[in-house]
Amino acid sequence: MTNCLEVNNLGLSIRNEVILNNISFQVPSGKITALVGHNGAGKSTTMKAIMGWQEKSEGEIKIKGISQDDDFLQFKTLFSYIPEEPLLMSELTVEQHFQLYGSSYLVSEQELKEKITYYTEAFDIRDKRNEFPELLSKGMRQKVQTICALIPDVPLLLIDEPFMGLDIYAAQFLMEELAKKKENGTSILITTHQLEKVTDLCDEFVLLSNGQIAESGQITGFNGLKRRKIDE
Ligand SMILES: Nc1ncnc2c1ncn2[C@@H]1O[C@H](COP(=O)(O)OP(=O)(O)OP(=O)(O)O)[C@@H](O)[C@H]1O
Repeated sequence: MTNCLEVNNLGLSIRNEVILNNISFQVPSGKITALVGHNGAGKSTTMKAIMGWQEKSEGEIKIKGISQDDDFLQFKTLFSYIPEEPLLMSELTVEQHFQLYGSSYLVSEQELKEKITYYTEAFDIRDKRNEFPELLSKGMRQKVQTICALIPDVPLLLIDEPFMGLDIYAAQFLMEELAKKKENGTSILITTHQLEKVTDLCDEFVLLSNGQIAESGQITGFNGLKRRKIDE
């Protein structure tokens, strides 16, 4: 089985403090991996290091064999990201956000049009396409951000807390959509505190503790998070 994402010996320090140490894991093509751990374990920092938002100190990160260090411009076209909190631009309308993502990922005009119609109907925000983000509720902004990441057919989807702020219908639709993407060969890395919601969807898990991998394997073998001991 080929790997879509390969993280090898990732280390990351911020102001001389070690945040991530010797992290190695893979996400095979067409599989979903859950990145789990207590608050502060290093999940979001791992995501940021993969995307190149936070500079790593050590190690190598590859998507589809392309190293982040060798060809960052090409590397960036291979993933899209759904952040935990929406990061929309106040000067762009909802529609302009979709257009921006479509052109950044070279989605054809026809395909973009179809996807915008499909996703805005599914997420029930069709009437918000010409609004600016500040006039939307937080959940609506999260829907817009989610649609932006779903528009391109990239090999790797990175998702920080997928259901945060979404109502049950939107969360259910997203779950089905992720299952479809996986079926079509997309690999997905999800960080979540609500593992019970995604257990059926995920294939593997990586458990982080204090910036290191404590355990990893098939999701069926995951025993849940234990309460953190005071001296850990
Ligand atoms: N910019 C930063 N400067 C200094 N320390 C940071 C910075 N970003 C994160 N950290 C530290 O790195 C560690 C890991 O943080 P991270 O946000 O990756 O955890 P997490 O597993 O995503 O947590 P949560 O479940 O709460 O979102 C924490 O100790 C945090 O304080």
